[in-house]
Amino acid sequence: MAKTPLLGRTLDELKEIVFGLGMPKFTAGQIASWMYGKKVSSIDEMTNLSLKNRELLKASYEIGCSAPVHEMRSADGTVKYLFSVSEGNFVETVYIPEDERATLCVSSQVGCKMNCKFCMTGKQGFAQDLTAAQILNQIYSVPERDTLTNIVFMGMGEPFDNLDEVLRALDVLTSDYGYGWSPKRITVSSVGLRKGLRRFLDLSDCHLAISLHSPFPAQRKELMPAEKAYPIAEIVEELRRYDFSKQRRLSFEYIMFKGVNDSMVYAKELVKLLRGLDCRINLIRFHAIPGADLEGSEPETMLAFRDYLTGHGIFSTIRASRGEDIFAACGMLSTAKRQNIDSE
Ligand SMILES: C[S@@+](CC[C@H](N)C(=O)[O-])C[C@H]1O[C@@H](n2cnc3c(N)ncnc32)[C@H](O)[C@@H]1O
Ligand code: SF4
Repeated sequence: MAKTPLLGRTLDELKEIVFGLGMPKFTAGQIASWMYGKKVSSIDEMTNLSLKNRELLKASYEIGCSAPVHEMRSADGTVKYLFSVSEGNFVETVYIPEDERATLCVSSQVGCKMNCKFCMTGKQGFAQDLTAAQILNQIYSVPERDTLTNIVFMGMGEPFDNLDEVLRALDVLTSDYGYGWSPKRITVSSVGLRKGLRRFLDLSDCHLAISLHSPFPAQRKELMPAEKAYPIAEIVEELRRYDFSKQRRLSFEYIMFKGVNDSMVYAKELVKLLRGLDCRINLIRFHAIPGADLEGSEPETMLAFRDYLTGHGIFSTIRASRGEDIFAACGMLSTAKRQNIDSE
């Protein structure tokens, strides 16, 4: 019989588990400390639990960690890992070293329902939500886990479409009983889903990145069908209710497509849309994907766009493009793996 993973359980959930097994409640804290602090990979290693309790726990539970099944290293140091989450389903996790930072980009779903025109994960369609255990395993099981400085939920999937599991993973990541990470080192990226946005902002202190890509509703709808359900103007209105001037940072992601959204008309409209909001804009280079009639903007166009935005009060940066030589666009590697399996 398949065992239930302990990874991804909050302290309260661990207390319920040990209580159900007739163990004292403090055992939950010991398990959390072994798992999240010492990062053991088996229940046998939890040596301050009695042998009897370890056996009892092992009968139904396991840590639930599993190593990546594949990895690809870029010449620039970026490493893309592929984790198997169920029969024929894989997710990508990307390690990005950069000066003093070491960022891990994690996935929240296999595939995605949002169907953005420019995204390879969107093209896969939706296969499954990841559990908190599968989200945390991406951190637990990469060789660089102890050197990480930042975590971004910018891999496969829409985090607000799987918010219960994402919030559970964030609780473990940011609590003292868990990994004890500062929420300032974690960013969750979303297209903006109505229910999820407010819930995330109320229940988590982590940074938020909203994928914007066009300030014009008709064009945003064409690029990102999620605009139909929750227009960017309403998202921005909702965001105005929160304070982003202190610990928590709000940023907008803006992929620059040549001749599509990269003229000054767009920069001006962005300034209008975001006026008065404490935020920054990250301009992203488009990673070409097969079958999309879109091209990335020229570097000079991106620089001029950035300078206009920054000059008009919205601090903007151009995100360095990493790992171009290893199927950089998120979803490319897992799609290739799936196609490989299909042709076997
Ligand atoms: C893959 S998504 C995952 C998080 C969330 N679903 C979202 O869209 O914000 C992370 C970021 O990658 C961007 N992205 C998707 N496909 C891309 C591509 N082909 N080139 C560059 N950025 C891309 C998205 O727009 C988003 O800003
Ligand atoms: S960009 Fe984000 S929301 Fe859009 S399809 Fe890709 S993963 Fe989903």
